[in-house]
Amino acid sequence: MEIIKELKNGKIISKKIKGKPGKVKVFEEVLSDNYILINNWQSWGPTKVIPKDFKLNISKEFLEKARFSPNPNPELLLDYIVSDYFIATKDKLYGFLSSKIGHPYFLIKDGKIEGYIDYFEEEFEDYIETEPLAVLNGNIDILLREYGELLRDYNKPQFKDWNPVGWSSWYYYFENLTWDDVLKNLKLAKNYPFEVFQIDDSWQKDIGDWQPKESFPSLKEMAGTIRKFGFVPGIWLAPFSVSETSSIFKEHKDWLVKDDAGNPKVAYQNWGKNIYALDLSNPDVLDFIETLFKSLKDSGFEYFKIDFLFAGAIPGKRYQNISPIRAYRLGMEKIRKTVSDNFILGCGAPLLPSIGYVDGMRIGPDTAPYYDPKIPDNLGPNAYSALRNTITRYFMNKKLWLNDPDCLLLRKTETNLTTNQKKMFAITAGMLDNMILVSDDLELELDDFLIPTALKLKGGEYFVEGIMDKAFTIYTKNEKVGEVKFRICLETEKSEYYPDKDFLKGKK
Ligand SMILES: OC[C@@]12C[C@@H]1[C@H](O)[C@H](O)[C@@H](O)[C@H]2O
Repeated sequence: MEIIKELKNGKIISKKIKGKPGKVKVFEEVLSDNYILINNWQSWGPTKVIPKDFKLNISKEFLEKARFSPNPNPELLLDYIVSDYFIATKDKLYGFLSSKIGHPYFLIKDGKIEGYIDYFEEEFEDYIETEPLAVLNGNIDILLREYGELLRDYNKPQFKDWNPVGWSSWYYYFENLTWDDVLKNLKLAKNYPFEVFQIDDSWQKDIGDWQPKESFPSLKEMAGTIRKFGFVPGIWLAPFSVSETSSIFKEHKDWLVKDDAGNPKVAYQNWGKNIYALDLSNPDVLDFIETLFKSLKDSGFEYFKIDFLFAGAIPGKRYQNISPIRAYRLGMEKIRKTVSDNFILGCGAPLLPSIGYVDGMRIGPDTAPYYDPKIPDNLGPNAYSALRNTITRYFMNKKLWLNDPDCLLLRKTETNLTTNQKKMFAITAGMLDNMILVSDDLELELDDFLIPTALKLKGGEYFVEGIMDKAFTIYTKNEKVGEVKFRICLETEKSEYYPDKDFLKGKK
């Protein structure tokens, strides 16, 4: 039985289901255009325009390492164009409004757009309503903003209005960060308008063993030192991930998501290891998560970058027979409740299932000290694809969470980024009122004039025109700079930034 709610320019459809639905087909329509805007389920995946006959070129070898990072059903990527949560053409947008139990996605098949919701192995004794699907008609630039408003109004997320500015270690030091590097950058960070100082991946004993390695001081001393320098102490961890060499893996295989044979299931490969996933439907695991975040909070940390979150949502056998999405949300709810008054930045996160549990969200792949439009979109690092997602997912900002476009890399050495590429990134992130984090050795010479440039552009209204075109036009209006327009072509790296007195003219 279909439930339909009429909108002025479309409708919202859902239906009642029960039993063991598995993958439910909920929508089908002939694809009426040659170009589509597709979206990936998680932070690092692309939101981008492709021709309808685009070949994703996903190889079995890539999936062997990435596993569930690109999709909870990665095998689909070998045969279809897949778009998670929403898909669009220049005058239509099809967007699911939630992913609370099922995983909603679209396939392009035989010239049609087909909408599905995967409920995996979960069984429903009583009728449930399916994740609602909005079908909207109009100009895609306006429709994206409208879709963001529908997502906000349906999910009603609460998140902090603190829009952080700060420093993060990863994109210069990577896993080689030492405590001396931390102390050196803390002293230098006082010359910048940073509020948060975040230690990234490097400090921990192992993935799953969240105590400091020998060369780092205690958590209490780490956080206390950062606080002593006047910054909000931030820390990175991958709370749902367990490496094959960790003590958790040795002592608590019962805490892990299993395959059909009852063995721990590899969620992805990274750090040169197999990484497994915590079963968040298991009450003992939720107790572990609570204890972990309570100890980090009690040590003095107040900003948590929680990463590789997709691991918590991989399909597999769990303690309770619930969908991986429902299990994931149990884990996110636990973290949110444990550190409710602190800032949570989601990363490597399934987007719709995370709504309401994070304050900030990484909305693109890792940036990098290179910018290359020709590198294939395989969720890997690239300043080009990080900037592209910053624009194509702009509509989520301050509706679902604060968009984190990833860090500004401003060093003049040890980088292939040109000043123009850094400028495009900084101006775009500022105009779209995104989080602004810098990741450099602050002892190096930086194009740091771009920090005040980005901060001056923050805080206003904004709009992006030309989402389906080769060049984007970003409009911003705030008290500091008035009305400005930034026309940017990512492929040619041509951009024009000028005052524009027609700001919002003719815009809804
Ligand atoms: O491991 C730290 C690291 C690489 C992994 C992830 O790609 C995340 O998006 C980055 O910002 C880093 O935190």
